[in-house]
Amino acid sequence: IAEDKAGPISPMSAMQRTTTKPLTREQEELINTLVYYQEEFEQPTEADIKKIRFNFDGEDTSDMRFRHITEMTILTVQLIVEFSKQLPGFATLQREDQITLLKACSSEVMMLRAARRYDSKTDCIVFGNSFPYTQASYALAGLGDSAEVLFRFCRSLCKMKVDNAEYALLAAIAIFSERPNLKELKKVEKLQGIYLEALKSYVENRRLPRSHMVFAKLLNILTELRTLGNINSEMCFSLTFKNKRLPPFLAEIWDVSGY
Ligand SMILES: Cc1nc(-c2ccccc2Cl)n(NC(=O)c2ccc3c(c2C)OCCO3)c1C(C)C
Repeated sequence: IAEDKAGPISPMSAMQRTTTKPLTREQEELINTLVYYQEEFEQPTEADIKKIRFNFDGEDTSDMRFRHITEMTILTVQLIVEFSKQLPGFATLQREDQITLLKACSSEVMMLRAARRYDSKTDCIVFGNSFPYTQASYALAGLGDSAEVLFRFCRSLCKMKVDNAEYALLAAIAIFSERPNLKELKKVEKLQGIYLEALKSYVENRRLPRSHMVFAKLLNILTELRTLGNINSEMCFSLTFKNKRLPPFLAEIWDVSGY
């Protein structure tokens, strides 16, 4: 049967016709700024790492491992705070809300950073080019079962080939998230929306041929981060019973009472 010129409008052809909106100039600049500061505050300085460099060649106790992790985490959380302060929009928030956001997001962004530092060849997390952490060495520090969850998270992000821009945008979206007791919730949500839009445009313009549901999978990471952050809080709380004390800086930022 001779089809008319236009031919049938099949759903597929309609789908293919949806053009991808290019990144706007503002979105490109926003992403470049985030990637710049992500690099800027990626690693602690050599001097800082030297201060906590432990020679485990002596006896390698669980407490020494635990202390190394806490020291490295303090340095990394401080870098997360510096990164957050440079995020466009962060300075427009009241000081009180800035603190609320930093306290709540720090453990979540820590997990993202661990995933970024994960090396699939050696199955290790290498924070600050210092001690590579295997699941086993995490267990040695007394973080056993949560280490399994962390390494599973790292491997899944590694498989998704999350790139620098996506890491930086995910961190910004996690930072500008709705949290309890925010004074200017609407303002934070509006900022988050800008970063979400930028991530959506970036993902749609990045992978050709478009791999399936990438934006949805990246949003799913944000949900996972909430869960991981909550397990971290539970872990902090349980440490008090295992007479493993958190340094005051972490006890304060993660609201572990009785520090
Ligand atoms: C000092 C310190 N530093 C960390 C940490 C270390 C590496 C990445 C992220 C975090 Cl938050 N943690 N948290 C974990 O190591 C931790 C806690 C719970 C988790 C988890 C990690 C990495 O991983 C996912 C499941 O739940 C701690 C304390 C609280 C021990």
